[in-house]
Amino acid sequence: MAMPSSDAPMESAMADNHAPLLRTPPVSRPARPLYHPPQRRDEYSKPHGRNPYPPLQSFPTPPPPVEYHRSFSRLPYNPPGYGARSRDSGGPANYRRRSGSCWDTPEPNPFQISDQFAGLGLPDNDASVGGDGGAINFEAYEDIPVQVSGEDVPPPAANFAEIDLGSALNLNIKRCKYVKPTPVQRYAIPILIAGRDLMACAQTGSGKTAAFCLPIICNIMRQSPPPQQRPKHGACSAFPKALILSPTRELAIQIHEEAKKFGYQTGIRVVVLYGGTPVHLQLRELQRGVDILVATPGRLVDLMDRSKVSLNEIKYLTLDEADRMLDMGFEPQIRKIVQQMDMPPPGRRLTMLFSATFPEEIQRLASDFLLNYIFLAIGRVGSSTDLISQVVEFVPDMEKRRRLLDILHAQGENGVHDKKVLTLVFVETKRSADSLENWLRTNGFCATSIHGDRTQIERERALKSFKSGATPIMVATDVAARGLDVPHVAHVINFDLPRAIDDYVHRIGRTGRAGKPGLATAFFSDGNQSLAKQLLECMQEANQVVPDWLHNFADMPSYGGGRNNRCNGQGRFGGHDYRKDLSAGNKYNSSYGDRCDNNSEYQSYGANAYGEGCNRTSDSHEFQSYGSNYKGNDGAADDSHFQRSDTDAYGSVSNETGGDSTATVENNQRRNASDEYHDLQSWENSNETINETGGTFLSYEGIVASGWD
Ligand SMILES: Nc1ncnc2c1ncn2[C@@H]1O[C@H](COP(=O)(O)OP(=O)(O)OP(=O)(O)O)[C@@H](O)[C@H]1O
Repeated sequence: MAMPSSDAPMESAMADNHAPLLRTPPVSRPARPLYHPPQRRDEYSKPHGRNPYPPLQSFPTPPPPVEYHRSFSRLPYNPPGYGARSRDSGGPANYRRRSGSCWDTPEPNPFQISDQFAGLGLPDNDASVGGDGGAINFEAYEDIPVQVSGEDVPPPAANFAEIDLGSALNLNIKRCKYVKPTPVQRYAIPILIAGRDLMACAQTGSGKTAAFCLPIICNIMRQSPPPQQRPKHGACSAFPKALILSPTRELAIQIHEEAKKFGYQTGIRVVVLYGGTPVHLQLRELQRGVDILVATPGRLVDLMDRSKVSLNEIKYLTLDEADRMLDMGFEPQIRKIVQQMDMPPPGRRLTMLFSATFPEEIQRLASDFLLNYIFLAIGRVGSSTDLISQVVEFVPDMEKRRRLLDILHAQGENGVHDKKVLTLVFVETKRSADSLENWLRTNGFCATSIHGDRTQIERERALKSFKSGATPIMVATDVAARGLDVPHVAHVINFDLPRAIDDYVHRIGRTGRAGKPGLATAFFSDGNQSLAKQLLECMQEANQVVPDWLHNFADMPSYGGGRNNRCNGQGRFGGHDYRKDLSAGNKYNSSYGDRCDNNSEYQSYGANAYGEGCNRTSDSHEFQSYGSNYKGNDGAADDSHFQRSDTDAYGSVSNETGGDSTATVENNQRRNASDEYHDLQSWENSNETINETGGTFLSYEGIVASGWD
């Protein structure tokens, strides 16, 4: 007879001790949540019909309603529209589901403004110095000319209610304190909601971001149920519905912030990708699901090459600052993203291009991406807004610093209208930016700088410090010229003028935003003669006082044109619909305009802006002659003229994760030339600049530092 082992009683005793535990069904780890595209989320939300939970009195005390967990246990976040419904019925709309059964942190409220203007003493509603206060001076837009062309153009909306964006979006619009749509929003949103491709040109600071974000979010929320079978995606982990491309990291961050506001509590997830930051953090965000992807081209191409992002499900494509995105250097990257990967072709996606400037040549390139599009021009295209007082002073290069000090001292203590102001100073090179920042600090001014040689953390810190008013002077290269919306910038100083007038328009557009007044001062020196005519026209168009000496410069024989001379005979800076020239019958004319008959308005553009002797032929000739036979007065090679002013920004197509580097050589050639040509500070700076690139192509690190990835 087998004796029980001596261990047996012990086992039995242990079993007894743990009996209650063993009888409890094992708690299985919740399944990892799957990401479902927005159009499928209805399948998960429908059975519930409504949110069964009572209103929450206060956040953040998340109730743990078991049913709610189960309902959405397969979703990484609330489905689009769910947030709105749950709020309507009082549910926990600002909580998102993450994996398993845990409550995610509440969806951060993007309306909580972190940057306080503590140091400025500016009342929020002080329009006189550029305070936003949420109120926009719409009178400033009343007489604005509008040009719309294309077939069957949907009519503009008078107000947001007319557009019917849905309750969630309307609430967010209210939270943004937008009372009325701006002109570009009135026209663009109905066009995009109607599913038409759009090329839109509207003045700086006129609300283009909302003009593309709102319809994208609205359309995603309205999307009809998908086909039964999802396509096979291989190893890709993210399948955004919408892609918004931006030329700079800071602009991408800003668009991301704005899109999050518009999409708050709609369940739409917005993710941003840009270079200069660890890629794994961005990958983690992607894995949590993405509906709208905001990206700079370099980082996006890198992640696409690594199969981390698929564009297969893109339904909405936006190029913000589209002329820049399709400009020299960027075009190959954009073509790769839009045409050579897995993005659906035009017709199966909605494409929208936005900028304040749209040269005709760029329009031609852009039309490859569009199908039967509508062209929209708000304001005198490519011109600055009349809200910006433009002052141009003749200041020899060696005098610039002294003059800058005079201006800063004058506005220093009392600011403008007895208020301190934010001042943005543009220079041409990164070295100049560093050097001027240091010099300002030495002279007792609180200044920071932003340019492509600073690390991304430094750049973001500088911008934040500037926005908050802690550092009220920021010296910048053209990396800050486009798109950045800092409401309290009251003064833009072009310490170095750019070589292209459209860059000037974008730079001064950092002030005078959203209907508020602003001041732009430019230091004009002998080296800027080639810009004189365009600058004069730009100022005249905006009803500015033009000094006599600028007329004299403008009348001087030209250096042979260049990319700053974009007169095309059909409207300044190529901002008219170039298809009109191709169509003798004017079939693209639409029949309405805002306070203007479309045709007559269009004609009046000609009266105001067509340069004498400047016709389409000469324009295309000019365009082709960029970089040809030009010698600046410093003897720089003709490439220097070809080069854009934002030298720190070119060569941006690669990034630290080993992304694509197409076009860098070409860009670097331009960059070197530009650095050499465009050092306006002093011998000291000139030497620094030349040393910077050593007369050879940029290093990989230089490209990484560029900031255009
Ligand atoms: N309907 C509106 N009512 C009030 N403010 C608005 C409205 N639309 C936009 N704004 C505000 O106007 C400012 C400028 O908007 P935004 O940055 O979109 O301009 P933009 O046209 O893209 O400028 P840029 O050409 O410089 O990129 C922002 O602060 C934005 O919040």
